[in-house]
Formats: sequence, C-alpha cells, structure tokens
Amino acid sequence: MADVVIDQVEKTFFDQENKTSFTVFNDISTDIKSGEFVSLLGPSGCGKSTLLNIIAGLDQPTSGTITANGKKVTAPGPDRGVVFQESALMPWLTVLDNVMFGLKKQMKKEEAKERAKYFLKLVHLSKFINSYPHELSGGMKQRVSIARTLAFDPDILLMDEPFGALDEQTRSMLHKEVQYIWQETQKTVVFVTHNIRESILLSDRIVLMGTRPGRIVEIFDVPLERPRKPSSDEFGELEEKIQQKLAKEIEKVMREEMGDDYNSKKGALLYHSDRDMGSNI
Ligand SMILES: Nc1ncnc2c1ncn2[C@@H]1O[C@H](COP(=O)(O)OP(=O)(O)OP(=O)(O)O)[C@@H](O)[C@H]1O
Repeated sequence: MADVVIDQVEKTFFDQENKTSFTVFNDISTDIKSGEFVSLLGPSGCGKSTLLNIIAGLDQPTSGTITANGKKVTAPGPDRGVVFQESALMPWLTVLDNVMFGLKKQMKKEEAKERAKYFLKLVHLSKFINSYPHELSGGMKQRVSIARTLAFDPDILLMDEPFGALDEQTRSMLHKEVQYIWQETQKTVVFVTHNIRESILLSDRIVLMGTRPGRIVEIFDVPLERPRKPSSDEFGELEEKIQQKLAKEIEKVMREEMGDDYNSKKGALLYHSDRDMGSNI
C-alpha cells in the first residue's frame, strides 16, 4: 500500500502565443496515508483535476514534488490507476474483452481472463461479461471502467468525478459499490468531487480547495462510522460546516466573475435557502 506526499506543488499554465500565464495553485502540500480515502472537494476551476492529473503523472507540476510509495512521480505508473468521469470503453469489445485488453499485454491470455472475471465479479457484473458497452447503463459502464483499472492492481486509485455524469439513484448505488471495493481491496483512494454529500459519505478526510488563488482552504476529518447516514445529525452538521466554507469560496468567484452585477443578497439566498445546492454545486 502506498502513501502520497504532496509537497509545495504549484501549477502554472503558460500560453506561449499570447505570452500570458495562469497559476491554478501555488502551494499545495498535504499527505495521504496508505489505505486512506481522501476527497478533493472545491468549486469549479480550483484545480482538483489538475492536482489529480499531476498525482497520476499525466501532467507535471511547475514546481514542488509529489511522491507516491516513496518515489517521485514523473510519469504515469502501474502503482496509480485512474478512473475518469467518462468510462471510455471500446464499443466493439465485450465487457470482458474491455477489461482484458490491457492485461493481455502483461500476462498470458488465460490469466488475463481469470483476472478480468475476478474484478468484474467484484463490481457485480459477472452476468454481463459478454455484453457490449451499448447494452449497459451509465452506472454499469462506470463499474466496468473501475474493474478495468483495478485489474492492474494499482496501490493508489485516482478517481476524477467518476459518478458526475450519473443520475442520483445510480450514483447512490455506486457509492455503496465503491465503499465495498475500498474495504475489500484496501486501496489508497483520491476522489475528486464537487459534491459535499458524496465526499462525506465516502471519505476519511476531505481536502477543501479554494480558488483565486487555488489553495487548500481546510482539511476536514470525517470521524463518522460507516455506513454513513446523511439523515444523521453528525452528518448534517459536517455538511453544513463544509457548505458554509464552500459558499464563501463560490461567492468570491461570483463576485470576481460578475463584478458590479453581483448582488450579495442574491448570493446569500442562493446558498442559504437550499441545502441541496451544496451537494450539487
Ligand atoms: N491545459 C490547460 N491550459 C490552460 N489552462 C488550463 C489547462 N487545464 C486546466 N486549465 C485551467 O486550470 C484551472 C483548473 O482546472 P481544473 O479542471 O483542474 O479545475 P477543477 O477544480 O477540476 O474544475 P471542475 O470541477 O470544473 O472540473 C481552470 O481555470 C482551467 O481552465
């Protein structure tokens, strides 16, 4: 099992043509312990995906370092598996072949098949191994995508809004599924979301990020027993606390984006009147 150390990470995008630059964040530091489930939560544009991509090795930091399992991250590696919002399955391959596709390059076909079947069973898709992606619902496709990533046995599972495109009921089912997988496999999970409720349901800790400048606003421990009940008082209190912090960040963005048009009364109404907005921002 791996831990992830994020040390003073900055990311600046340079636009060579217009000779401009944009710093997404400039001093992100935190540690993620082995086997921990950590969510990166924050308003749109604060750099959650950028940070996840840097941990994955798909993007490079402008300065600072990330180490995973004691090794500096410079490129993607088998110790880190990524699940994106879109499942990106190959439509001409069956579910089983989709999961076997990459594995076949690393092991014998029979071994790859057994392995793929094992992980498809873990995500409760044994009945659908011979189906094609177009025959599956969005939630099922996402489960195939999770099985495909898990089949490589990464120590660290990086999930970028994996349920963002799904309806509420499917999402809720997959929350249970992902908790089961996490408990079964004991992976370290970094989970990007802008959904407060989702982050409380799943995480040991929630890293709340802010924007302009991008940074860590606060890290919340979630000391609630699993399975968690959104209807419990403790859940509601934590949700409220995070919601208020997040609302301040969103208000700041709205003020900057809307300038004089921003009406603070409207802003207050937006985030005080409807609890649910916090879970759907
Ligand atoms: N390749 C790029 N070049 C220039 N700017 C980029 C690039 N990738 C991301 N950005 C900018 O960096 C900022 C952070 O983007 P990022 O996607 O990491 O945010 P996020 O918090 O994941 O947002 P969301 O919740 O909307 O997905 C945004 O302002 C985005 O426009």
